[in-house]
Formats: sequence, C-alpha cells, structure tokens
Amino acid sequence: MADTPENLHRRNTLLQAVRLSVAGTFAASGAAALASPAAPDEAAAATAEKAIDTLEGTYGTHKGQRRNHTKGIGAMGTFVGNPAAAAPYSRSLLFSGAPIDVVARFSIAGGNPKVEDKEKSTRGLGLEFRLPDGGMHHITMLNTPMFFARMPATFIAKFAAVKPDPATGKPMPEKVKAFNATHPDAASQTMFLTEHNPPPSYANSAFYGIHTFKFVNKANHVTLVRWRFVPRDGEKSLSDAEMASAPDDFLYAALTERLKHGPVKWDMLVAIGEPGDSETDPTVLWPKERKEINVGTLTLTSAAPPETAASNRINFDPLVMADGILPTEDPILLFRSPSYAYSYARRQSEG
Ligand code: HEM
Repeated sequence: MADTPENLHRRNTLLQAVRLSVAGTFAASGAAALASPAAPDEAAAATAEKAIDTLEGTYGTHKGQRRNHTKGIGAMGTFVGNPAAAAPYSRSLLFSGAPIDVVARFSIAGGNPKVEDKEKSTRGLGLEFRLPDGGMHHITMLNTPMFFARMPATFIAKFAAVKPDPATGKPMPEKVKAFNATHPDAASQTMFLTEHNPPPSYANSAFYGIHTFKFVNKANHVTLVRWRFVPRDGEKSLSDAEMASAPDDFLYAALTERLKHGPVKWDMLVAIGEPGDSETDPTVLWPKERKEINVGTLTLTSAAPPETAASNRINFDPLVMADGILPTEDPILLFRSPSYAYSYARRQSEG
C-alpha cells in the first residue's frame, strides 16, 4: 500500500477495527485485573463500552462527534527531533531530525460540544505523526501533569457523578462531593485545576503525556520516561476577571490570530525515570529533579475549524505507536485504546 495520506487514514481505520474486536475480550478479561481494592463493585463494571455509555448518559449523544473532548479545533505542522539528545534513549523515527508531518487537534475535556472555552477543566492535544516510512505515531496529552483516575472505574464514576439532574438539568454537587470523598486518586488533579485557571490560548498551554512510556534504543535498552510539551510562547492562565468577561468561544480566534504572526512552537521535554518512579499510576507525579532532555520541537503553522479539520476523522488512540516507544502496563493507558475505539466506531457510523 502506497503511503498517501488516504492510505495512512485507511490503515488507521483498519487498526481501529482490530482494536474494537479485541475491546470486548479486554473488557471481559480485564475487569478482574483492573479491580480497585477501594471499590470492587465499580471495578467489576469498568468496561470500555460502559465508559462510553456513561459519557453519553451524562452529555447526550451528539451525532458524528467524539464522546469525550467533543469540542475542539484542528491544526497542522511539523515535528523535528533532536537525534543527539534522543538517540541514546530511543530509536524512534520521530527523533531522526527530519521534519515529520503532524496533524493536531486541541480540545476541551468532556462530552459537551458547546462547552465554554473558559470552563475550568482540562484541555487536550492530540498529535498524529506521519513518519517517513509510512508508519504513524500518536501522542495524546492533557494540560494537567496528572490524571484523575488510577483505575478505569474512577473515570466512569466521575462522569456518572457530573451528570446533571434529569429533572432540572442542573448539576448535582452532592454527587460530585460523594465522588471526591470516595476516590482519593482524583484529588491531585482536582487541586491542580482549582489552582490553575485555563489558558487564554492553546499557544500558551503546556501539555503532559502523563503516563509513563518506554523508550527503546538501537541496543534494545529500555528507559522509562515521561514527557511534556512546553510552549515557546510561555505558559499563561486567564485571570479571574478575564474568566468572568471572556466570551463563550475564543480559543479558535486566539490561535488563528497568533498564527498570523508566525508558527507556534512547543519543545518536547522528556524526563528520565529512576528506580522507584511510578510506572503504572498516572495520578502520581515523578520528583521534579529528574534529568530532562529536549528531544525535539513541534511547530504548528495553520489552524482549522472543527468542521473542516483534517483531525476530525482521526482516532488519537495513544497505543498507535511506532518502533522505539512502547506503552507500560498502566491500566488507564491500556483502557484508553478500546474506549477510543468505541467512541470512534459510534461517531464514524453516524456519518
Ligand atoms: C480511563 C481513561 C480515559 C478514557 C476512558 C478516555 C476516553 C476518551 C474518549 C472516548 C475520547 C474520544 C475518542 C474519539 O472519539 O476519538 C477521548 C479523547 C481524548 N482523550 Fe481521553 N480518556 C481517558 C484518559 C485520558 C488521558 C489519561 C489523557 C491524556 C494523557 C486523555 C486525553 C485525551 C485527549 C487529548 C482526547 C481528544 C483527542 C482528539 O482530539 O481526538 N484521555 N478520551
């Protein structure tokens, strides 16, 4: 198969079909392995399909749209790796130094396609790297250094807790309170979001890989790593006053306006793990003192509204990985792939 963008997309779609076919098996056999000692009933019910049903139950079904991170915008650009820094750790083509085409999508967490751009919640960045050998690599990140769930059951419980009262359409704070009281793994991200207002522009947001991944070098040596993308424009947050007066939609205009003055860049900084650093818990941070290397720069040159963005029909499944980077056994990372496949299959089948 020639490596045209259409064929890459077809390959991606086929990959999703395979992932979906294993999703049922994963859901059945994975439930026991993913059981949380804190909440065995919840854990037993934590399947990828249930995660998507729960998102739909809370936000409704928006035809043809993502069940999570529904509101978003597209962008295009390139990534240029820094082989001198990266090669001792990873043989991935990402870091060869040749420019790699990137399709990007910025988003706001949750399944509300009309969520206000100032909402105090997580922002996301999905990246599809189209490698020169026809392969693909996905990196899908959030603007918080940690996640709110150590186990999939917590994800499902949270989205069930934020479901508005069906009678009034209003939030039910007592349910959120009960969720927080019974899911201590969510505390760290909740605190981070309380203390940090959202960015005025995606160009002023850092994005974190959150999970631990494995870098594999030419000698097959494996290094545990975590990465973040740091904006060259600097990190900024809206002030409380700006949040109060901000319009519902400003993130697309802010990015297109910024791009008129030139490309927007992020450096990919990779922390090198040390013995004892968490490998499978995305709610726990590594110590700040970890050695960090700059393995490359992402440069975005154009933005597109959701209707026309090339990212629209991409499933930014984080387990789409090319040689040189491997997943860990993080149960959240492994649960994401079948969940995204269900969301992708449902939205794709709706046209
Ligand atoms: C139990 C854990 C999680 C579940 C069940 C989940 C579920 C989902 C689903 C269903 C989608 C929409 C997929 C689609 O239709 O294409 C999505 C999108 C997304 N998720 Fe997650 N997610 C989880 C954890 C995470 C984590 C840990 C991160 C970041 C490290 C993350 C970042 C994102 C981003 C950035 C998007 C939007 C991608 C795009 O623009 O298409 N998610 N998630």
